[in-house]
Amino acid sequence: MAGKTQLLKVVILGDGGVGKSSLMNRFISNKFDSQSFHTIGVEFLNKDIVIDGHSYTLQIWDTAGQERFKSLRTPFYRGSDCCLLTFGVDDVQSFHNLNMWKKEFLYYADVKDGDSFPFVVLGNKVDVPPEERQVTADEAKLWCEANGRSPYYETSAKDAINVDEAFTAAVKLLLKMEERVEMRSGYTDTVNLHKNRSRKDHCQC
Ligand SMILES: Nc1nc2c(ncn2[C@@H]2O[C@H](COP(=O)(O)OP(=O)(O)OP(=O)(O)O)[C@@H](O)[C@H]2O)c(=O)[nH]1
Repeated sequence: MAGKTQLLKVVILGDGGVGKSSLMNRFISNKFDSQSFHTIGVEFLNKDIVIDGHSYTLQIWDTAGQERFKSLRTPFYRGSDCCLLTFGVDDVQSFHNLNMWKKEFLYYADVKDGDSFPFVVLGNKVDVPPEERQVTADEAKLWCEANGRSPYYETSAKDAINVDEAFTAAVKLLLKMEERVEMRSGYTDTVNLHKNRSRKDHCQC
């Protein structure tokens, strides 16, 4: 009999046009569409992965980055297990807006302690020519260091660079944080880091 599969909710946030839908599509179906349309509201897709011998179904929520869709996306933040904060390395404004995205997520997801929530930061579109790049890897790493020491990944949905790695890192970070909570609390069962998050198991028997 196969083991249990854990369902994990992963939300992708960032300015409109940074490549959130493209990253999700690259991760789920290994495809890239250069004519990708803006997302309206939210969309989600599932992908099964195995990490360290354990099975997970990632329910990936792709949100609309444009400001006018704020009221459509924020109701879907609650219950998230981890969050990918995304900017375009060719768009410095999208980098500056990471603070806003993190704040918006913490507020609407009702997460009290931002430092104990698994955020991974993605600088997407690293395939662009050097002269189009507006944010360096060092600048991004500094931001991450100052903001909860989030892991940083330079990705390209177009050229399939670091996409699987970034999604996997988010799950690994979640598992690591949960392990720390378990060790501190002495629990032997899996405990949820956040009270608002309910862990759903489903059996692949
Ligand atoms: N060069 C390059 N272009 C990309 C990459 N990822 C996405 N794009 C392009 O950037 C544009 C926007 O991509 P989307 O994936 O729709 O961006 P989004 O963040 O989902 O946008 P919203 O839905 O408006 O929030 C599209 O033209 C994509 O083809 C990448 O890694 N490299």
